[in-house]
Amino acid sequence: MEVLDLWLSGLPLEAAWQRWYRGARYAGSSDRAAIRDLVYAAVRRRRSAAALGGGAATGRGLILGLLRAEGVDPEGVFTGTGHAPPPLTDAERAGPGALTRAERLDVPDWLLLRIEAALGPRTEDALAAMQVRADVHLRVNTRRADRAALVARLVDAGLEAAPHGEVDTAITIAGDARKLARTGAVDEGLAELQDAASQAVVARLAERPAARVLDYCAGGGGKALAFADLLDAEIVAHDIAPARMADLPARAARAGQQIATRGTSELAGEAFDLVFCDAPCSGSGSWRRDPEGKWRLTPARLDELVAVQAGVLAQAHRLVAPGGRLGYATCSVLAEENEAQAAAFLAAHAGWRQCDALRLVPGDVGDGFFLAVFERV
Ligand SMILES: C[S@@+](CC[C@H](N)C(=O)[O-])C[C@H]1O[C@@H](n2cnc3c(N)ncnc32)[C@H](O)[C@@H]1O
Repeated sequence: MEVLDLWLSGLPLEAAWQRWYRGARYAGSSDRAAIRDLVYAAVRRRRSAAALGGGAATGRGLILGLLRAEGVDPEGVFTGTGHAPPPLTDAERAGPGALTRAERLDVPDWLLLRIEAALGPRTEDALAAMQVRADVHLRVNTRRADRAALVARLVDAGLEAAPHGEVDTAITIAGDARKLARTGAVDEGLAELQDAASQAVVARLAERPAARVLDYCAGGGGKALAFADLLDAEIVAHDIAPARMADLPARAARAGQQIATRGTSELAGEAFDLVFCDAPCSGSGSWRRDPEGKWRLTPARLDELVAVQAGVLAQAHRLVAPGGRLGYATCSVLAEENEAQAAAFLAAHAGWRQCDALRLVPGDVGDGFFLAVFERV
């Protein structure tokens, strides 16, 4: 409740967590882990929890609402004894009225309209998927490890690991994944943490061979590494903020790969068979992992992101070799950032056609993702 109060007062969630954490020497590591899970659960369900908790935007209200949402009798928790919070007031005891659809689905009103416009009948399932914690996914580095053998090693280490049902390179870890660090799987370069939807997008593009690939918005380089694993190609990573790629050479070395990094000016005159833009976006397909984002996004910020994405495509398409492809991806579910952005690119750039598209809804294989692929005609 204290962490949530700090967050509700305007601190970013991670800062709120750190501030509480530093003062909470009495809490052991497993208590802290449990509290963190509870905080994230309340942030994911902020709207329904507030409504079920009496409508108050307070940590106490959110936890009361969360208990009710999970069918736990709050009287047994709000006892006022020991470290327990004070007993329920009469107003809190009276319980909630009927929830609106947007409250029930834990989404701001304006976003429900936009998401519904994009997902239609899949809206409720997608939003329900975003009310709960996501499984952890690993991408097996197939040049170093065999998926079945790695699953067996993780299971031996006490993890609930299983091959992902839809994505060939992915392992799903259900439940608590904290023991993963101790297995050494990532440190030894056998696997990387990566959502299965990200893996599916890279796999889709890698179905067609390419000799030179540019990951234009590489960030930490997770997708560049995935391309390196699937394609026998020269992989080049670029990001407008080169510092984001700082760990990429070490990660590539750990995976037994080579990935060159380039600054923007170094790309002048270059041509690639595949230019991939994993564009900055609302992140609305990955709000299970970043639940704060759902409450932070505004229509104005969305407009800004759409403009940035159009700029990325306008820059990146120039780097595609004749006969090559341009891949555009977001981890968003919103049509403005996806289908409408793809249509705007085609309208503004003669000589291109769309040759592929993929839309993954949150919960399909992992996060929500969108991919449009263009080629020169
Ligand atoms: C969604 S993130 C990329 C995540 C990354 N591909 C991964 O798999 O971890 C978007 C990235 O685009 C970068 N970016 C933003 N504007 C850009 C631009 N105009 N040109 C290139 N990169 C840009 C950001 O710095 C950010 O790292």
